[in-house]
Amino acid sequence: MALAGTGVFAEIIDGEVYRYYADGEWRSSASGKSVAIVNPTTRQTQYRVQACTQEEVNKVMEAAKVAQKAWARTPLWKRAELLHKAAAILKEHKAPIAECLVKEIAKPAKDAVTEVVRSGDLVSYTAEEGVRILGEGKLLVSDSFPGNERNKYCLSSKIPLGVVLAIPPFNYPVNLAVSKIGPALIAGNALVLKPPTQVSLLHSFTGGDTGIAISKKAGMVPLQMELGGKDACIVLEDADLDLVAANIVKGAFSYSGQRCTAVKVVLIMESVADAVVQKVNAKLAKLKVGPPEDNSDITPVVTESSANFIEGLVMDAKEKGATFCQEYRREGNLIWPLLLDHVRPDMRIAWEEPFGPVLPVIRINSAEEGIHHCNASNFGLQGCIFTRDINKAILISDAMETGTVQINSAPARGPDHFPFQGLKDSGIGSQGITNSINMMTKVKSTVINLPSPSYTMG
Ligand SMILES: NC(=O)C1=CN([C@@H]2O[C@H](COP(=O)(O)OP(=O)(O)OC[C@H]3O[C@@H](n4cnc5c(N)ncnc54)[C@H](OP(=O)(O)O)[C@@H]3O)[C@@H](O)[C@H]2O)C=CC1
Ligand SMILES: O=C(O)[C@H](O)COP(=O)(O)O
Repeated sequence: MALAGTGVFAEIIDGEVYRYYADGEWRSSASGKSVAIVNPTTRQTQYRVQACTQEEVNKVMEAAKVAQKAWARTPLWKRAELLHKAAAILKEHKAPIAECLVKEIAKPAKDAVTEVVRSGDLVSYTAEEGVRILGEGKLLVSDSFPGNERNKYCLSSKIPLGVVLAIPPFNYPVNLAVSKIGPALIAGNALVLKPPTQVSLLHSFTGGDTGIAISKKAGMVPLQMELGGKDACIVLEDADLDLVAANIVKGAFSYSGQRCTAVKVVLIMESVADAVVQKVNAKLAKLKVGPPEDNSDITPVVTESSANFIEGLVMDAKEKGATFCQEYRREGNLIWPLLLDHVRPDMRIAWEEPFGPVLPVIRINSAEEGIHHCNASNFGLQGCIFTRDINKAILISDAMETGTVQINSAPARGPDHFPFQGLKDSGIGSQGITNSINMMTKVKSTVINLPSPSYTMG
């Protein structure tokens, strides 16, 4: 409860329970119930948030519909100005907000501050990009189509969808909230945010299998989804092995592997596998394991159930004969980094997403074997290739059925203006600031019909 009732949060706490914000006010729910936000490190309740009633949720949606009409009539420059102000406030309060990430999701303190600053930059870029792309439309003339004279002008522009429901995941709760809030608002939408339960924030959704379940209920509602991943790292014989080892450790173990874009399976040519495994193990041995407050590299995973799931994958691999490069070690939600070598396709961890500091290595004898394993996954978020041969890299990149392929670097969503999308079960549509703005608009055409054809200078 360190931050409860202090500084910036003082006005929004009611006793020990944080209020919810709706229709211009911080409110307490009539349910009288609250949801505990459990600190992954202490496994004690850190904060409590309102458990709203269905009636209150319905009222929030109604209020958003009403507010959206006025917001859509707010000039674009004004919408952008307000987003810039919001970005400044985010950055001004980066310390207390980052502290929440440390306590709520055990994000290492340095990474937590980085996320908040990155989020402020995302909001500002969104404001600028929104002015650029929403500030212009398209004029089409009829005589460009066979059989027509120039007697019709079509003005097309981008208009807001209405109310966007944003459902972000726990692991980047600020960044993956504003990556929906910013584009929605600059486009003239209203937005309702349902924060993940682990943290105290239209169907812009980020998450895992849940997304598939939600998409089946969405009917005609347009969806933008970024979902789970099993990002494959393909290592060829000519790769820079030091670069490979550094990127495997950063890519697979940052934030304890709790990143959608984490490296989640290494597919490495047999001839260089021993050397890379040795380099990675040496680096893993130097990682600091402990509480997020100490800027540890490996911190507790977000919930006990997550830790139990990860443990299940590890035990399955053990039963089926994987080589453990380290002893499996767990204390509460804290799991020590673990590299599993000689993993085979019959092991669950070859396919499932641990979302934790455990990495399987599968040895291959050809690039085609690596591509096959990557494409046999239900996921298709990102992947990466390490080779010095750019021609091979491009050919393999084209063959990998993933939304993004990184050449000679670990997978990453950032920088946030890059298009970011998942194929197959990894998502619907494309994020990245510009694509998100466009996905949160529709096109409107206005056609001017002239009494007779008119040709300029004719
Ligand atoms: N592609 C991407 O950019 C990213 C993908 N992810 C993926 O998300 C997963 C981890 O995040 P995590 O939060 O655990 O994912 P979840 O899918 O468990 O939850 C994501 C969000 O969905 C909400 N949710 C869960 N069930 C429902 C439902 N029935 N109706 C409406 N909302 C629901 C959750 O709320 P609640 O917390 O209350 O359950 C949470 O806010 C991983 O698979 C990871 O790969 C994560 C980050 C980015
Ligand atoms: O939620 C996630 O995992 C983020 O999309 C990862 O972002 P990053 O790859 O830029 O860290």
